[in-house]
Amino acid sequence: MSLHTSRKLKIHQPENFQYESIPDSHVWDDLHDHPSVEPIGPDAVPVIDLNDPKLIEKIGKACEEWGVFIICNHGIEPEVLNRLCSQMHRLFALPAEVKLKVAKTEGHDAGYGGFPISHFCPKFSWSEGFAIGSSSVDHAQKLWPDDYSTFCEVIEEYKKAINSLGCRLIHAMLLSLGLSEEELCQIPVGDSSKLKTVMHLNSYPACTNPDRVLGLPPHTDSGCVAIVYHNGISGLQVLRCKDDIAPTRWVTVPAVSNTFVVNIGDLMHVLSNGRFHNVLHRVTISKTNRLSCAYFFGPQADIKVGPLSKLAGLEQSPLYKPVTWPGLQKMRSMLHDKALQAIKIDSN
Ligand SMILES: O=C(O)CCC(=O)C(=O)O
Ligand SMILES: [Fe+2]
Repeated sequence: MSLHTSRKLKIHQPENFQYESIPDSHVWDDLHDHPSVEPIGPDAVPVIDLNDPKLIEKIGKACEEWGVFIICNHGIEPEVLNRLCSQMHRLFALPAEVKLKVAKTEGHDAGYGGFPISHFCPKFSWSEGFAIGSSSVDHAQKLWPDDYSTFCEVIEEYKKAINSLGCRLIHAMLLSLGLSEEELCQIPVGDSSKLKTVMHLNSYPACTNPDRVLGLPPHTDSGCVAIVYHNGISGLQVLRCKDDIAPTRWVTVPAVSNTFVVNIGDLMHVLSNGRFHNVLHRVTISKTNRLSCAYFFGPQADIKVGPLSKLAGLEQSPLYKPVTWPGLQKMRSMLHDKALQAIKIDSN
């Protein structure tokens, strides 16, 4: 078996995860630290119809209580999603040595590789990733020298659709925090021309023993909002902390086809002065291949995000110091899940 290993990027590419038995390097011992539960009753993940007349109110409630929700009636044509899905298949089906031609390099976020903060993890994830920044052309040319344009066109088509959906959602979130239409255009996150986006394509290969491996380790997203598209296979789970209903548990996000999952990230938690929940999530593996595309929205690199002055006014003091997106990412790469604590304003 040929084994391509890059310790730094934490990728193993042995014949595309075709192991006879799972190597110890991929076995996670603490997967069942909390029970996994189905999304029913009080654990039903909110589903929000974008045509709902009470949209703003419902989005605000879901961001506060869950930090994750599913959206339907989003207006993106199924053909756009099918085209994206077939390009993801095409990409991850390439031989390992071809994919490694576009492996992420030191200091660059774009390219083929493991999960960004995987160096904190004791084990390898059962997944492969490909991150796309402002353009996919250079990498696509290396992957498919004779036909790279289809991939780039499909990515651009998807970006256009998802960018406008993301801006709509961010506006609704800001309105739910009490900003007026005029006020929201004046803050960087409310102004679409000041947003930066990053696209992560993820492949979670099927596994004969899925209960022992993990697709992505528990994490929060660093930006403001992530919109996740998947190929209809479940796997994403969110942590619900102990409450009146049950002890701490991993709730499986239902994979409803033709919907997106929206996650609240760290910077939205900061901006909302702690009101919106930056949801801790992970991805489990099943006996079916899963593909997902996580599209992250955050402020442009030089813009600092701090608690909105309208929220952190006289009644409530600001909980966090302002931080840029790259600044927070750097702190996460050193402090992992303690990064937000490092920018917390000491109330004493
Ligand atoms: O695959 C998914 O459902 C989620 C992916 C994710 O959490 C991420 O890329 O940060
Ligand atoms: Fe994530």
